Amino acid sequence: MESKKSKNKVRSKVLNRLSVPNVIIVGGTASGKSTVGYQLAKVLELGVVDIDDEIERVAAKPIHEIFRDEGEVGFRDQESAIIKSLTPIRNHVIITGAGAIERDENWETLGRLGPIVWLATPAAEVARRLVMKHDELSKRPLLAEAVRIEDRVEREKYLTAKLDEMMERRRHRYEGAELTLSCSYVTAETCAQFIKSMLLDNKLNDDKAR
Ligand SMILES: Nc1ncnc2c1ncn2[C@@H]1O[C@H](COP(=O)(O)OP(=O)(O)OP(=O)(O)O)[C@@H](O)[C@H]1O
Ligand SMILES: O=C(O)C1=C[C@@H](O)[C@@H](O)[C@H](O)C1
Ligand SMILES: [Mg+2]
Repeated sequence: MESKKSKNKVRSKVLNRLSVPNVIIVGGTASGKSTVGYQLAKVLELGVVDIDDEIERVAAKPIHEIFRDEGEVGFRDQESAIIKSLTPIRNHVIITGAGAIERDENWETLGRLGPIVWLATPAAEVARRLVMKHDELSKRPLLAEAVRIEDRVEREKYLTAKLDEMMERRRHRYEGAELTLSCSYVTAETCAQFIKSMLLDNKLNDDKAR
């Protein structure tokens, strides 16, 4: 087991390598950003901000109710306001919602906060993970339609196609991340360890345009 002292050494080695001491997690809907982001914060001993959670906290209601009451534009406005408010933040893993990168202003703000890591989990893997999780589907307004499909195989097919379609709209943005990794068939803990190693091994792609 890693001692506290060696953990701190790893942490400061990572943070010294980053011009701004945060790590930003982006990626498609339900790709595991929150789960992996919390694990990453643990291994790097950083704080965590999950932007979706912040939106819910400030609005005092869940995301699906914000979509229902204020539409997607209302949700996106709240998302942009939260991202803007993060400007002074340091020493955090910042977990985004999948669509947070769609607005230029958000992408630019996030890019100034630290290196962006794209969790590029394949749509088929996400669909496999979610297909029987009704609660996970219902709380994501852009996937909630899937619960109406009773046949498991058909539902999984629908989810894969829907996730692929959303990815095609957003891919150009995710491709601007400094670090990309795909974590299929591994635990979130292992995935977080991969990210830590990639940060330590200087696997950041500095040529990416923001
Ligand atoms: N490595 C993994 N292996 C298996 N299941 C996982 C893994 N990572 C995440 N999951 C599961 O996938 C589902 C979605 O994960 P999570 O909420 O972290 O995704 P997200 O990218 O934050 O979603 P959103 O786009 O809605 O913010 C959860 O049920 C979670 O338990
Ligand atoms: O794919 C999306 O646009 C979304 C993903 C979630 O993280 C939430 O931000 C919300 O459900 C919208
Ligand atoms: Mg999330």
